[in-house]
Amino acid sequence: MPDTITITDDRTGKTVTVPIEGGVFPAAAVRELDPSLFVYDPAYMQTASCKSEITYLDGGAGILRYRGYPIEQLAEKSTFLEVAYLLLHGELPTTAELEQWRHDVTHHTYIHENMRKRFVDGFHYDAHPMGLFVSAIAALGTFYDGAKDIDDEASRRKQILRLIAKTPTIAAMSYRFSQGLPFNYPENELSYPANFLNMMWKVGNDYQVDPILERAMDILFILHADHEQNCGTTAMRVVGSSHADPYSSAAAAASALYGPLHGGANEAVVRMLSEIGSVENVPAFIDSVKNGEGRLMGFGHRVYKNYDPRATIIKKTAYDVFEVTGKNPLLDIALALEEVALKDSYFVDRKLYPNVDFYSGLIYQAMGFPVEMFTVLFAIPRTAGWLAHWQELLNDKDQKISRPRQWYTGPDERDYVEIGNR
Ligand SMILES: CC(=O)SCCNC(=O)CCNC(=O)[C@H](O)C(C)(C)COP(=O)(O)OP(=O)(O)OC[C@H]1O[C@@H](n2cnc3c(N)ncnc32)[C@H](O)[C@@H]1OP(=O)(O)O
Ligand SMILES: O=C([O-])CC(=O)C(=O)O
Repeated sequence: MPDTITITDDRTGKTVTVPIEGGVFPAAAVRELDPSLFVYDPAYMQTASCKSEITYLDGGAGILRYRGYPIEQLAEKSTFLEVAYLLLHGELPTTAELEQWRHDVTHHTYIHENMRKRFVDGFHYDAHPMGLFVSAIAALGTFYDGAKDIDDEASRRKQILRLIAKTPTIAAMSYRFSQGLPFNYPENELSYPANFLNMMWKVGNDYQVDPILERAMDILFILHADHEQNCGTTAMRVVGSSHADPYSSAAAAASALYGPLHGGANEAVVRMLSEIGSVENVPAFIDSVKNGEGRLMGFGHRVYKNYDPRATIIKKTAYDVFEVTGKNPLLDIALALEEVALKDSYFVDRKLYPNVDFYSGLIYQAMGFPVEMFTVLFAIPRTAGWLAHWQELLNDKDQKISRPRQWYTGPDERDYVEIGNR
């Protein structure tokens, strides 16, 4: 039995009793009190915008689960493609289902030659890879007739496969373009992460993906695959709710991810660590943050008021990667920042802990990725999460077009003033 809460309108004395289920009550109940009332909740701090069965988050306890499976177990035992299947289908695949899924995804890894020759080559030589990625995802939709057939189950599945398969190709292409290097075509006998690394780095025929780096990439992909109603996924759902095609919706989600307060923070962290320069400068930097001169990037989270469980796994993975690549010299600065911040009342009182972006950039940098690629590396796996939410949204018969109201605070009606009288 759900709990209930009773709300009284002091102006009229009218009361409504509202059911609370899972800590949530339907705001629509407020309509019963007075249909002209709205909830004011900027940035949706107290608003559940949808029901979802995909990802569970307990920010206080630092718990993250995909479809009920703890992120720690998935990161240890699973692969990204298996996790993508889980997010989209609700259950882990059998061996045969996984083999079919892998086959179907790899079948779609190539992109149309015009995307490369005409579209990507048209960008300015120093275009940010994330800007290129966002644009390429949107453009991709124009290559497929069925992109707009969102009510057709088979077409929907095809667009999902295409997007999951092609994002690594587009990501690697955006990097190769930025470096003026020839594009490496997908090699479909490789695993999903190895294929991506191969497209990124292959020069000549001797290149072999290091298995430790391949596994690290796969773990990072698993950890970034979904995170319930974050800013990017919310953008996906808002745009998807207008029944736009999944490419346009994913481009909107990727644009949201690009921001430095969201997925762009991994890039900002490494820039910040480089600017701090040495462990001796850490206390002065922390003081500047406390004085409001900037944020400690990679710290803090809207939902986690505890250590982000993904940051714990990433920190461990960093040491495996450094065994192969050598230690990233910025690691000592990051560790010192964490140590100082976790003892400082400014950060403790505000419950600011390292988030997923704090250590990931150190791994990416050690693997040779330029900072501009970091958010693209986040977007590749997050595409699976965006699509799982898009699919859930379309299957939810209660979901209407997203259309919040506002609290108007502008001027009352007034008469137009002729230009000469202003
Ligand atoms: C994949 C991801 O998106 S994970 C998040 C990646 N983003 C970052 O790492 C950027 C740095 N962090 C932040 O900017 C924030 O913590 C966010 C955007 C992640 C969450 O923001 P919100 O939930 O809106 O928290 P809000 O901005 O209100 O901060 C609450 C308080 O903590 C402070 N605060 C929050 N994050 C930080 C930080 N990183 N450094 C310093 N102070 C911070 C704020 O100044 C505020 O202090 P006040 O109460 O004295 O005004
Ligand atoms: O959940 C959020 O607000 C941001 C985040 O950590 C993510 O998108 O992975």
